[in-house]
Amino acid sequence: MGSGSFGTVFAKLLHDAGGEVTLWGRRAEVVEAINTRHENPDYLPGIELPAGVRATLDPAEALAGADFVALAVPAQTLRENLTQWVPALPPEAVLISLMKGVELGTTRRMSEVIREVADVPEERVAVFTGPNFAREMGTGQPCASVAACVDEDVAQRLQAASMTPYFRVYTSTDVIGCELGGAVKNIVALCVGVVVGLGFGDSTRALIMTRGLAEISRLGAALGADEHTFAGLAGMGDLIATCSSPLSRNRTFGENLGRGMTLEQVIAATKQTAEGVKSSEPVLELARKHNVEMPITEAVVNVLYRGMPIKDAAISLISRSPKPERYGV
Ligand SMILES: NC(=O)C1=CN([C@@H]2O[C@H](COP(=O)(O)OP(=O)(O)OC[C@H]3O[C@@H](n4cnc5c(N)ncnc54)[C@H](O)[C@@H]3O)[C@@H](O)[C@H]2O)C=CC1
Ligand SMILES: O=C(CO)COP(=O)(O)O
Repeated sequence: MGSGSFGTVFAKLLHDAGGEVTLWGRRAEVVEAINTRHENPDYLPGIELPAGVRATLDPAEALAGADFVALAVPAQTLRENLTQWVPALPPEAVLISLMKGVELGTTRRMSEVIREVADVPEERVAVFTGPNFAREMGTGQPCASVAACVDEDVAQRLQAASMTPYFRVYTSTDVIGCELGGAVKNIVALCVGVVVGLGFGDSTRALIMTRGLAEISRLGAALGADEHTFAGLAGMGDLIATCSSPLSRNRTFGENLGRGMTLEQVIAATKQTAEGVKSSEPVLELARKHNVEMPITEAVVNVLYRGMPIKDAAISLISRSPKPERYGV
């Protein structure tokens, strides 16, 4: 459900893994291009989609008879979209979140929004997350991800439905950790982008990534995640990919800010979803609720929403009081 970059490539993955897939899209020209040209020219130009991946504008048609319903709309529109789709959801379907965001206003993770809106038990909600750039997956590059569900059997079913010769899937029952890894690395990538845009090198980048992982782990521990998750694909793996790649929309967003563009200019230049921008405030709110310090997230929020000059935010980070490295973890 959602035919942007990731929804489209996930449909291809499920098809390549042997599934029968119908993709819902909201724009007629995208649906038409997928069905006739086997390409999504707006989001994945140049990537050939299998003829078996069919797209439709009708959510009920896409949902009819589905064993798995994968949700790939922007995190902040999920509640509104899913509310409309609930009457057409097959009663036994597993709902999969592909989204890496936290809801503004409620601080809910995507799986929490799904459970609340669709009124389903946690055994029917899974998360699929890892270092997976749509364009790289779309060209069949070797990648891996994590299929997480509190019910190990459901995680294994999703694993079986998404493994291909080029794509490996691991299971996990740590839904909270997997979701936090995916959502918070976007905020760290915004900060890394700023650092790159300012012209700093790999030492500074490694500093932000490593301390970013420390704050993801602190929040995870407070929310009941398994800290081992953050050393895996959904944690460190995705953090490395997103903070290193020019393909990342979040890193690119930060880089444009670091180069001196105004926030309005960067927003206007960003054509795809950079989840960290809107998720930074609810993540910080979540951290405050649980007495967790997240200085990088706080610096990002200060720059994006509180008018703090980048230079002041950088000084606030580097001049924090001296601490042991393991502080708070
Ligand atoms: N692109 C990637 O490489 C990856 C993306 N993700 C996650 O997947 C989720 C979706 O992102 P992408 O597909 O990359 O974004 P995208 O920007 O490429 O596509 C977003 C899609 O949502 C649609 N959309 C926008 N507003 C909408 C609304 N109000 N109602 C319904 N549909 C709406 C757009 O038309 C588009 O089809 C995000 O949470 C992202 O973090 C996860 C892994 C990798
Ligand atoms: O989640 C991603 C890679 O795993 C994609 O990152 P961006 O949303 O920053 O492009």
